[in-house]
Amino acid sequence: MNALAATNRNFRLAARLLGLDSKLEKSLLIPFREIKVECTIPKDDGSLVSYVGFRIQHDNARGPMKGGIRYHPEVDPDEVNALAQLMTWKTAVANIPYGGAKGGIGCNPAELSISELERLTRVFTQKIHDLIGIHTDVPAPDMGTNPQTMAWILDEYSKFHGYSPAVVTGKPIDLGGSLGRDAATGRGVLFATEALLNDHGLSVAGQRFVIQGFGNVGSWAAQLIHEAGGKVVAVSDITGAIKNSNGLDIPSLLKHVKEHKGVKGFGGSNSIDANSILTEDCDILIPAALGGVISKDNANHIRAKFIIEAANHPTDPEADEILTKKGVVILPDIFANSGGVTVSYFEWVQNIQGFMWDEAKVNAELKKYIGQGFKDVKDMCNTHNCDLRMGAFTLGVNRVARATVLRGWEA
Ligand SMILES: NC(=O)C1=CN([C@@H]2O[C@H](COP(=O)(O)OP(=O)(O)OC[C@H]3O[C@@H](n4cnc5c(N)ncnc54)[C@H](OP(=O)(O)O)[C@@H]3O)[C@@H](O)[C@H]2O)C=CC1
Ligand SMILES: O=C(O)CCC(=O)C(=O)O
Repeated sequence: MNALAATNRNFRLAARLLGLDSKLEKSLLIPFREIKVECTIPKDDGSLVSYVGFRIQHDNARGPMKGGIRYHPEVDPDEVNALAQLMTWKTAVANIPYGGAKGGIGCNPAELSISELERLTRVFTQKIHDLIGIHTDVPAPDMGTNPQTMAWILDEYSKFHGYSPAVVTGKPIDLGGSLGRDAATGRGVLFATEALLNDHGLSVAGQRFVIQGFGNVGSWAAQLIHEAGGKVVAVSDITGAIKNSNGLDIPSLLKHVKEHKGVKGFGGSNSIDANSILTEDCDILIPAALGGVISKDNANHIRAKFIIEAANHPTDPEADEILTKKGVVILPDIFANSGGVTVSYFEWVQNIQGFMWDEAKVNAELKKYIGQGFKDVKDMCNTHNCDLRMGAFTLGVNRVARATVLRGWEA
């Protein structure tokens, strides 16, 4: 099932549990605006190359639309649409005053030089600058983009609108970025995992984790889980997968990845088949890379007791059913990875106030938001007698539905 069909299905199930009327259901599903642009840039060798970029703005009933921009060869409009919709429910679950959006450019950033990436980002910004803004739509990093990408967007946007640091989040600290934003999604994953395990009478210490993806989210999650006493037994990235049943030495692995641009070849580990990472023996599985990786083809072979969805939509609905029947507890993406957008909100607030928080305040506030989010999701699970995914969806959809009705937009 493609990402959009899967996301729509989860939304409809939630709308039914909430008893939303069909007109409101339809208006919540349809995106506010879908932008598609052609970005042509000169390559370093002088030849011209074109890439297609998207920004899908899904909903703004609760505030400015918010969501990352992804650079990846598999970016396609349906997936960006699904990711934008997920942002709407995610910001509502986190209870931050935003709607949802997502962007992407179909390119392979690993094959572009820094100057080509800069030109591409600036051309994309030139094409969408009129449609984003501090109080309309605020982009941030996602797969394949980073604080430098946000710095280029900020600079290009500011040429048209005057200096506007709050137009993007996940910026470098020197340009008004927030302390703690870089680690925030991974830290939120840790806090969310702690809340879930605590609810089951368990703690992170001593649990065996497997993590797919070792970029921003996966590497920070690994580091923080390691510091909290968890044992990270296997990780993977595009270069391959590695395992050590006694626990990988994460600080040394981080150094290795910096030097060798990937996890492959890390001493003190065995190389394993990258396709088997999700079915490795562990207590807790954390997908932190692409969507749709847990499907009906591998769900039956998953050995983890808990899945923490650090990636967006890693689990196909068919896999969801298989895993739920097996008793695997899944902490859904729209709650589990909400730490990133929550600290993006803190960054935006700091920019607007012109007052910088220290990192301890950022992390303490994040912990509060994730703790409250878990309680709110559990309350919805109890009210609607549903699993955590539907608990999170009903929570998010209900908050957006209420705002939509209050604004008189439901007709
Ligand atoms: N950044 C954020 O704040 C947030 C991100 N997310 C989600 O988290 C996920 C990861 O994002 P982020 O960490 O930012 O992205 P990054 O680009 O920083 O990292 C992505 C990681 O996934 C790896 N990867 C890519 N393809 C595969 C594959 N087929 N198998 C195994 N690993 C693979 C990459 O490997 P390599 O580096 O070798 O290419 C890299 O390690 C995405 O789903 C994103 O939407 C969710 C909330 C917020
Ligand atoms: O930080 C943000 O604004 C958005 C992060 C994001 O894209 C996501 O949560 O999927």
